[in-house]
Amino acid sequence: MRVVTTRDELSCARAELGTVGLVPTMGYLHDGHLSLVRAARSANDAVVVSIFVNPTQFGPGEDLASYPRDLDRDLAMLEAEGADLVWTPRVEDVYPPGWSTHVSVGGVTEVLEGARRPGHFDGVATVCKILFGAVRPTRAYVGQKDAQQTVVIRRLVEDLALGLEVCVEPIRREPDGLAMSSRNTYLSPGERAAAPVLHRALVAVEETYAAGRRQASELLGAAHVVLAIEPAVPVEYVSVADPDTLTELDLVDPARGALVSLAARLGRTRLIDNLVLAPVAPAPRPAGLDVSSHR
Ligand SMILES: Nc1ncnc2c1ncn2[C@@H]1O[C@H](COP(=O)(O)OP(=O)(O)OP(=O)(O)O)[C@@H](O)[C@H]1O
Ligand SMILES: CC(C)(CO)[C@@H](O)C(=O)[O-]
Ligand code: BAL
Repeated sequence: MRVVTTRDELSCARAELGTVGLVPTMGYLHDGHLSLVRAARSANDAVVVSIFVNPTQFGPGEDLASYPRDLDRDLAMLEAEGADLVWTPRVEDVYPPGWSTHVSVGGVTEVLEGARRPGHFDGVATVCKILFGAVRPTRAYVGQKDAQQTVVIRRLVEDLALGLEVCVEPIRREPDGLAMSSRNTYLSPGERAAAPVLHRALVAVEETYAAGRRQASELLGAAHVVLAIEPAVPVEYVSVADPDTLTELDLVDPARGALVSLAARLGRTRLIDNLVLAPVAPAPRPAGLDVSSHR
């Protein structure tokens, strides 16, 4: 496994690789990140991982300075997973002196996380454009845990014809349901014990949907009943939205499904989680009712 810092070093190392699966990360790795590495390894000649705590996606007062970092541990985990190349740029390698180009994705960035973290997705889109340009991956692997981010990155890649495939991998969870996240390390023991209520609320929505309820108000009601059990977990929002446009829904169309997402703040820690209500294929018509055969 090679570890490089500058864009020139990256470019030389990349030239020796065939198809590349890129896993962009901010480090402090856990099994969610490693599941992306495994997915990338299964479909590409080589796996490239970037580790970069991107300053442009943090707002004022957010946790840029305290974001957890442990490069030695990360590199040992990536070596064990068989990553081929790790890019650990400094800020000036990503944003060289004189850098003044920003990428801004419209529409889907205006709601949910984008509405609560102004400028966040401009930072994500800008750094992804730079990472993709520098690594030239065949495929990029991102986690469903950051659901809106996956929509933004797909839009970026399509709109700017970046010529790579975006692969979205399922959320990896702790045994009690809490979505794995580098920021879980901020949680106090009491907060950690309360945090799985977020997943339980999402499961309650899924069960309500499976019971045939389609009104967003009923689905959201099911989540809030569960969330009320843990007043120590103040929820910022729970949303039932179209999975592609992220527009808030009144009624879920079973043919399209929905994204149910939420955010909560536990002390200093802001957590997000989500669950997809998968589209249901219409039931096949019984053969005797096939009108086309009576034409
Ligand atoms: N639990 C998870 N399951 C699957 N993928 C994940 C999980 N957590 C993070 N990822 C994905 O890993 C990639 C890198 O994410 P990042 O380094 O920000 O980790 P994180 O754990 O999400 O950290 P944060 O605490 O900042 O939310 C992203 O594509 C993200 O969606
Ligand atoms: C995609 C990403 C690496 C861009 O900094 C980051 O937002 C993340 O880790 O999810
Ligand atoms: N994975 C999310 C990155 C962020 O919260 O900035």
